[in-house]
Amino acid sequence: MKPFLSVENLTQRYPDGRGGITTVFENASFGIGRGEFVCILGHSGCGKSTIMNILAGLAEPSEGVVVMDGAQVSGPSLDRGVVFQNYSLLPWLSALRNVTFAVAARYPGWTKAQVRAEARKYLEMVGLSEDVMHRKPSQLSGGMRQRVSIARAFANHPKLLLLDEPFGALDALTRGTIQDELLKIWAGTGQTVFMITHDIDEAILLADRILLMTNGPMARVAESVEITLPRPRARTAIVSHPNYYAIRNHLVRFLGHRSRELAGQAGGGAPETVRIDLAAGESEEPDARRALRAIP
Ligand SMILES: Nc1ncnc2c1ncn2[C@@H]1O[C@H](COP(=O)(O)OP(=O)(O)OP(=O)(O)O)[C@@H](O)[C@H]1O
Repeated sequence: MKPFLSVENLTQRYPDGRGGITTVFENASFGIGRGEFVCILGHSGCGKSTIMNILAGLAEPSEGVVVMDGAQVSGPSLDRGVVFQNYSLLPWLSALRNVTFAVAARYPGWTKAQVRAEARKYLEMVGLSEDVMHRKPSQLSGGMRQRVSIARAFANHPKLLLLDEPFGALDALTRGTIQDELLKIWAGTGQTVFMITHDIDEAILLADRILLMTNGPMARVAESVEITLPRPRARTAIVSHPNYYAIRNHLVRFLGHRSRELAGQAGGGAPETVRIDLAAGESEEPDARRALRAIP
């Protein structure tokens, strides 16, 4: 049976500006289960945003297809909500109106009162108080604006939420607070999330699985690393779990060396699944990476 989201042999080529063609990535194939939280990590330029734009229906791949819930993705849809790093709020509307605008578009049959109640519910979930809801984006801090973007995306109840480095511009403290809120909302709604991040610790805290991309050009999704840490996760507690540093070291090693070593090597099909579970008695020695790989 196909997973909720199925990415099949995605290839993207662009003109290289010198009369030739560059293949950004080739034969990227992976699946995401319903309700799963998946992060993607890879060096700058490997094609993460391009993959996200294709999933959102904002870009067309050169080859390959994306199938969500049994239907091929072609063009944007309210079933796929996107949160970008730069908030993308409507500057002339208040925080509340930014969310009600989206909810009203999603549920045209709802009364004004229903729409406002739904919008308020999600703004409260991300920790925004009544007085803040009536301010325009220019009167909000970066962290508040990003909370509004996240509230707007969740309030629309998309089947798939796509997050492109949503916390990249935030200070560490605000980032931590909003990560916690994101986890709470996700746990409450059961929505499927696909997120780009450059932050390994953020990915480990949030994800069920992390997809690792090799360097571009000719990048590919090489590994799917299971995050074998119990939920709910608290950032202060997970670091003392026996799996935490084993997983973290694996990710660091991949991004440090293997993403470069594997660059440009052909290899289609699904990424290799990596499961690191020292708590279940698997050993990290002698060759850490191979010894930890339990599932082919
Ligand atoms: N419309 C386009 N025309 C030509 N090349 C493009 C186009 N869009 C993206 N690229 C190229 O494709 C490659 C992948 O870009 P993409 O933004 O997807 O990478 P990324 O992994 O998200 O990078 P970053 O982590 O820096 O955001 C880059 O080399 C980029 O220059």
